[in-house]
Amino acid sequence: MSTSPETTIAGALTPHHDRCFVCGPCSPAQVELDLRCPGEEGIVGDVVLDARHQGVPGIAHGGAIAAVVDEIAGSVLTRLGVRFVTASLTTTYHAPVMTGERLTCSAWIESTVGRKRTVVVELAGAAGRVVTGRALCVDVPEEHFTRLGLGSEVTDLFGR
Ligand SMILES: CCCCCCCCCC(=O)SCCNC(=O)CCNC(=O)[C@H](O)C(C)(C)COP(=O)(O)OP(=O)(O)OC[C@H]1O[C@@H](n2cnc3c(N)ncnc32)[C@H](O)[C@@H]1OP(=O)(O)O
Repeated sequence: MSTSPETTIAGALTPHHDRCFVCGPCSPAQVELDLRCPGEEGIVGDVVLDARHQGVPGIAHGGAIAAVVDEIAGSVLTRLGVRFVTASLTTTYHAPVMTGERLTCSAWIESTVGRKRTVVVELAGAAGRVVTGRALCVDVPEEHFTRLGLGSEVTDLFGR
């Protein structure tokens, strides 16, 4: 486990590390995320996108929402100790997400085939479902990162 001061090590699902664009406290766009584990697999939580994440004024940017979906899907796998990267991400926007709107999220593994896991992420507001995302995540060996010159500051992030 890394002891880098840049790395937040805790039982909480996020932040994964302090400089994560979505969940890190050093990010100027840090999203308010509170993720919890109700059981063996899958997570639930609350999410709020604010004025820093808007596209159309007052409405959350679709790209920001996709980043949150990626983050939540990744959290499902990191808590299980899976070392992965996202290979493909699809996001269906059922209704606008208003800035400042508190959303509930739930996420779970839909299928596992070889190295590929599909993680579903659902976001809902007070009026019902607003977003469904699917992340195709592929298990990778440690060498995936070390061959890029990355070390324990990355590899230690998985499995907690
Ligand atoms: C610290 C934790 C933080 C967690 C929260 C944050 C989450 C953020 C997660 C990310 O955003 S990761 C960063 C963005 N993603 C990447 O950088 C991935 C870049 N792509 C790659 O590195 C490679 O393309 C990849 C590792 C995904 C696959 O290359 P490989 O050579 O290892 O595998 P291969 O190409 O043999 O594919 C393995 C399987 O996945 C399938 N596959 C790969 N890419 C696919 C794709 N794009 N769409 C559909 N299937 C795909 C492929 O067909 C194959 O299926 P089969 O096993 O059935 O033959």
